[in-house]
Amino acid sequence: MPASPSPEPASGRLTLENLALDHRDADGRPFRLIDIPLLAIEPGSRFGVSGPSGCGKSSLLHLVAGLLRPSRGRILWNDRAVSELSESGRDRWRRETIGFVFQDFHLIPELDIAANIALPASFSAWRLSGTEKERAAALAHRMGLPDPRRRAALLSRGEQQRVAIARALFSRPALILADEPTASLDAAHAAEVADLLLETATESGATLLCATHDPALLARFGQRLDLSRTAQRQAA
Ligand SMILES: Nc1ncnc2c1ncn2[C@@H]1O[C@H](COP(=O)(O)OP(=O)(O)OP(=O)(O)O)[C@@H](O)[C@H]1O
Repeated sequence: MPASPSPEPASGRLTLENLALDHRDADGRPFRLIDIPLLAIEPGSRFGVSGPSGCGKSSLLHLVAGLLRPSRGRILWNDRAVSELSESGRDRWRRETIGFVFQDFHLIPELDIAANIALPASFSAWRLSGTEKERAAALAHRMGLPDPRRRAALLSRGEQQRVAIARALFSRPALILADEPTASLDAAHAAEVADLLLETATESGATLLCATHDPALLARFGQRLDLSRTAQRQAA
């Protein structure tokens, strides 16, 4: 039997401890992009990550998801140092814990809206259950996508963005990481999508970490991290 998405996420405290990320510039000189001495994000918090283009917002979300490894420091989920897990351990933790809204959506163009939304479930089961299909259709509907049979390849950027958000919410993750989730939306859709992200996070007790340039979206977060005040291209 395919597993249904669990109703309650395993909530957790996210701690960034002495976290740094270094890169090299085109001349091969190292520079420090991210430098966060300590940031503790309590379970169920909603955190907005801001700062100018190129300041490291996406990189921070990728670090938290374990898609990048820190140059220094640790990322803890409760007391577990997830940044120190093996690649397969991080993959498993990410699958079980995180819903990621990627900036460039990462949809599968050949699949329809419902199949893209339910993609997290198809990693653990050959076939989707009736409940999973209904949940995918319901999320599509809430996102203003009334026909879940349309192929992703045929969708506008704004529609693709809404599918990407629905997919991140599908498994009721304990930690939602959203990278510019309203960037391709008009003001009305952006406000609706922000409502849905925040409501869903509240309903399920999930922690939400959201990188955005959008002042209207940023204003909705009680807690904020301005990355322009962290490392910003110091020599590493
Ligand atoms: N592997 C890498 N090597 C060198 N530089 C990199 C590497 N990966 C990212 N960068 C640089 O790090 C900076 C931060 O990128 P990032 O995408 O995290 O910024 P951002 O704040 O999300 O930007 P935007 O708001 O435009 O999406 C960019 O200047 C990028 O070119």
